[in-house]
Amino acid sequence: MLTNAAVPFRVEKARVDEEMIRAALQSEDAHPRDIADALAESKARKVSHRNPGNLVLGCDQVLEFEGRVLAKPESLEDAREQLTAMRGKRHRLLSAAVIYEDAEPIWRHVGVVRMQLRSISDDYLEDYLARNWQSARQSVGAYKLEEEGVRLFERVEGDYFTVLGMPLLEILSFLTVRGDLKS
Ligand SMILES: Nc1nc2c(ncn2[C@@H]2O[C@H](COP(=O)(O)OP(=O)(O)OP(=O)(O)O)[C@@H](O)[C@H]2O)c(=O)[nH]1
Repeated sequence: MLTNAAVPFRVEKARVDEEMIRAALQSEDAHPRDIADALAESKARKVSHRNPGNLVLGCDQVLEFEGRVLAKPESLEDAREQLTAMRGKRHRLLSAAVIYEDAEPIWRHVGVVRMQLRSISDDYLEDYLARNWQSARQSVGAYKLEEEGVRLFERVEGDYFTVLGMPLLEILSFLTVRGDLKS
């Protein structure tokens, strides 16, 4: 997404224990928004300590369905189960972004999108997974909106980029206002 926007960046793995952070927050009944924000912040903070003088962007996305935060389906069977449970209903994608500079948080945003799944048939679901599992397995909802996953939806209320994984427009606005990006 940043490459397509001609924004120069390099990727550095944060290597934080996301499962531990997520489990700890879920045990305290944290709100999905706070879970996404905490995960994004943990990555940005860790990488920022190693990169003084740089802006560090940490991101994370969670899927909320009927009050639960779902993790990425591990197998095609998990994806079938998850999409079967969610069809005909609404779920939310929450994409958090946190920017650090010199080990201090200087900006944060959580984008929220409401997704209304069609009541897809078992037949179509099987066809969809057979065609798309290898790609869709990278996504928390087992779909990619920019691919065939769009056919699963009746309505998408919110920002396209937030579905893809980060609140890109808000990130670009912040960097532009600060003068890091020309406009
Ligand atoms: N391309 C695309 N990616 C999507 C879509 N929906 C969700 N995702 C991706 O699904 C991922 C959310 O799953 P996560 O469990 O956070 O996995 P991850 O981001 O691969 O890795 P970590 O967050 O570092 O664990 C995000 O990276 C999103 O970019 C979509 O419609 N299109």
